[in-house]
Amino acid sequence: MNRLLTIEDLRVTYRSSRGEVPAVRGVSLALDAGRTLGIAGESGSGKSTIASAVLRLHPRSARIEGRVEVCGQDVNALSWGALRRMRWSDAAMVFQGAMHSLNPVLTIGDQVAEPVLVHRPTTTRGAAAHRVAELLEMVGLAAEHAHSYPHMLSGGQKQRVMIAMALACDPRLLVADEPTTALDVKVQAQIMRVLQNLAEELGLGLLLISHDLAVLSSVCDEVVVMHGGIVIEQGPGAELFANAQHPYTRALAGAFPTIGDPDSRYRPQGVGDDPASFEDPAAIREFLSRCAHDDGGCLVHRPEFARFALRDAPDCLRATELGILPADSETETAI
Ligand SMILES: Nc1ncnc2c1ncn2[C@@H]1O[C@H](COP(=O)(O)OP(=O)(O)OP(=O)(O)O)[C@@H](O)[C@H]1O
Repeated sequence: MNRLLTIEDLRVTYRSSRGEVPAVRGVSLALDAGRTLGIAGESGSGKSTIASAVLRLHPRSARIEGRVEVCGQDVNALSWGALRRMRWSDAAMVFQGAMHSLNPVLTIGDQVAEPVLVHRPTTTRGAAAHRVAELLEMVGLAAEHAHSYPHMLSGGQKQRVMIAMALACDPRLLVADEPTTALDVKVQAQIMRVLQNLAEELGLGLLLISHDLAVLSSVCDEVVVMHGGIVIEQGPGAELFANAQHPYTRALAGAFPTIGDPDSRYRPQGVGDDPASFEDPAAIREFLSRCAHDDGGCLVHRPEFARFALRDAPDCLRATELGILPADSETETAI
């Protein structure tokens, strides 16, 4: 096993006019070469904050605690020079909505060549052009697109360009934050397939972030589900979706229609009210204010939110009834 990313007890707190915002509250993850790890969760659950912490891209207002290691390097202890080398060469990122950040007056070829020329200054113009053609082909675009301008490409093609750019300096770890936002469903599937194939062919470690649990589960070896800055459930992609334990994971799985699967166990439904307020830590810990299965008992029982995720003894009053625990289980509740 070749460990590319280790995150240990990561805590990220933003100082803001609202006071302290505990965006990530003790998350531990690991990712090996050739593996795909998905982070699912709705808006505000802390997904992008984790991505920023991996490449140390967080704003000054963020306080970071815990350890982030990329290719054996403690990211928060790196000098600026070492950090600059680590970015692009060890780990690269495809940002949320990044396709809109292509420069409209430069050709695709010039833009894809830029990281190569900046990070490998001895590269000749000819070698850079050769590398651009290679990268475009890797993401399924014709090499001729090097001469195109961004407005000549579709949204999906532009996102492929962003992926090509991220791969320019042969990173071993690729972080993709909502890489399919604003693309139609068919193109989303194509982009996910491109990322999955690249991870396999190049032996990359792929950290994929999305609010769409169904898509992540179909692409990723392992998926973690986040809510309010903590991981509430984790498991192999396909299994997690088909056999979600936590009421929140189930709600998230059911938040999207399952196209082409009339027998899906999940019927489209909302997750519930707004995400738990960060100003009220108790509301984050306890999912009960949003849980569709709460029949009032939880108000008395006051379950620990994180304990829902325990597969052998979830802290859910209706675990047996909802099929989270087998009917013959002796453990009706965790208390
Ligand atoms: N620079 C910042 N200053 C203050 N609070 C922030 C900052 N960036 C993010 N937050 C807060 O941290 C929490 C987690 O945000 P984050 O962007 O990591 O969530 P997310 O799951 O990636 O959401 P999205 O899918 O909308 O990007 C949110 O409450 C957000 O408002």
